[in-house]
Amino acid sequence: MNWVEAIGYLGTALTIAASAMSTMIPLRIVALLASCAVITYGFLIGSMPVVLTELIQIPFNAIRLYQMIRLIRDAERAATGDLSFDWLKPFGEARRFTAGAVVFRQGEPAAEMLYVESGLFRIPEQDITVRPGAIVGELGMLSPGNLRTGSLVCVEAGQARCISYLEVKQLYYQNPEFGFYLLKLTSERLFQATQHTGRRASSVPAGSEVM
Ligand SMILES: Nc1ncnc2c1ncn2[C@@H]1O[C@@H]2COP(=O)(O)O[C@H]2[C@H]1O
Repeated sequence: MNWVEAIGYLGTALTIAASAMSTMIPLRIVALLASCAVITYGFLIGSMPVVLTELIQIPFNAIRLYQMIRLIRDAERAATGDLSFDWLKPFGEARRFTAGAVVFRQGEPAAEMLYVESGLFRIPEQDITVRPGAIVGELGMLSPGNLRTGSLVCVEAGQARCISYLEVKQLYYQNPEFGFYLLKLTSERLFQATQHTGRRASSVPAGSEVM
């Protein structure tokens, strides 16, 4: 085997390794290295179809790699900061709601979470006002039977970005770091809910039944 063939085999090995990987960032990096090796091989053997195929793939892999790195960086910032979910903006679809609209009801099947971009919403059961920048509807992804743990009502007309649980799960599985931070943020929300229930129970006079 001469050194030109060695470069070709290196490209093959890296391409196979990238196909076998499941985590997005190492996959994209190895795919980029594979493209470099195969392009070099293509030039050395004078095969333009080989060079072109890899040249076209490089921008796709580079853009996806950049998106994933940015997502994780922003997710880390969100988890250590003020529960801001701004980094979810590129995902899902924007939907407008008018004042008085019931977005979803407690006990309904849940399939998406919402990132509030404008307007004002309320969760009547928790007596919580949901403002722009907040995320709501993520607990339905984890609740038994995927049912809503509360209702969401639009108080002032606004817009929310609706992100399907399928999309959230894809991000979760593709990025262990993203999954960890989603878990952390959801836990914080659940702890808040537990504290709220605790406060309500302690404010009920002894002998009363807590619903
Ligand atoms: N303590 C809380 N603080 C903020 N939001 C909450 C709280 N409890 C429930 N929610 C939200 O209310 C939503 C009702 O629908 P989900 O169960 O899908 O997801 C729930 C949470 O997003």
